[in-house]
Amino acid sequence: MAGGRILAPYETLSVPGAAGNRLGRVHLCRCWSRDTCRWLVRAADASDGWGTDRHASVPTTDLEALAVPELRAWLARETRETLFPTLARLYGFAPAELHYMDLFVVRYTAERGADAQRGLRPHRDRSLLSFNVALSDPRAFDGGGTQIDALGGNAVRPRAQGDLVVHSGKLRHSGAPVTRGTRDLLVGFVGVHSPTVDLPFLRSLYAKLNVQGVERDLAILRRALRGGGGGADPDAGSHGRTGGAVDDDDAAVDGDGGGRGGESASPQRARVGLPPVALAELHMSSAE
Ligand SMILES: O=C(O)CCC(=O)C(=O)O
Ligand SMILES: [Fe+2]
Repeated sequence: MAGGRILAPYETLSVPGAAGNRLGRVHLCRCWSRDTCRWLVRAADASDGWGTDRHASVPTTDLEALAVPELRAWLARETRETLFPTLARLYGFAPAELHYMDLFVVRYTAERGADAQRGLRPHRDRSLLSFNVALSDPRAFDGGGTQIDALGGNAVRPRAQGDLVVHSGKLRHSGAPVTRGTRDLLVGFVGVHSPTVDLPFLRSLYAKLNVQGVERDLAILRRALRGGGGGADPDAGSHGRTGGAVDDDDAAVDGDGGGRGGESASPQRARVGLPPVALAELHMSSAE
């Protein structure tokens, strides 16, 4: 399909110690207009699909984005033409090697309420790559941002509404608490099926457990890429293929619900199904 656009980052942060490993880079890009974000939030607000039970181990107040009829075709096209080509370029994969493990709208708010959530505790996502698009104007809230342990310091906060933040989901991170207002995000968990990725390792418990420590992050990033500078890590090697977790195959996109890959070694499966049609669409490459 014609008309694809690959976004160029306006800022790139590198995890100290990740050396040449591209998974250690966190990128911020301009992505969508303010009007587009407002439209997305309006459509999400009008949906009755909001819940708190889609991610068992690290729950968020969220909504499965592809289940909203008005959003589905548009998101599929943006994914095919912009998001996947951009992620693929930034991390050295082909767009066709990427697939969604989940795509959802999250709402953090400083207000009190039954389902209100101010932030998200530290975790690793199930996905090798994760992104979020800021659907709220940064002036509409205080606090917030994506706090990545290995970067230290402040949370990553994009400049403007509609900006995209991309990082490896295997870097332990949290959603910094919102102290005023509301912060809406579109979050994507993106799996990668590539000969250059060590999927059995990524499915192992070693790569999934919510253990704190930048060394663990670095070891996971090294082992995640075949020949990516990690082959000689004895610690990762001793754990790498033992967890098995064969039943947690991220290839089965319609069956990998449950947590973000936190402490739960047996996420509740098949609760977050993406419709097969959408998957077929999203697997399509832009025929470069
Ligand atoms: O709040 C953020 O910026 C991060 C969200 C996140 O990590 C997640 O939804 O898994
Ligand atoms: Fe996350």
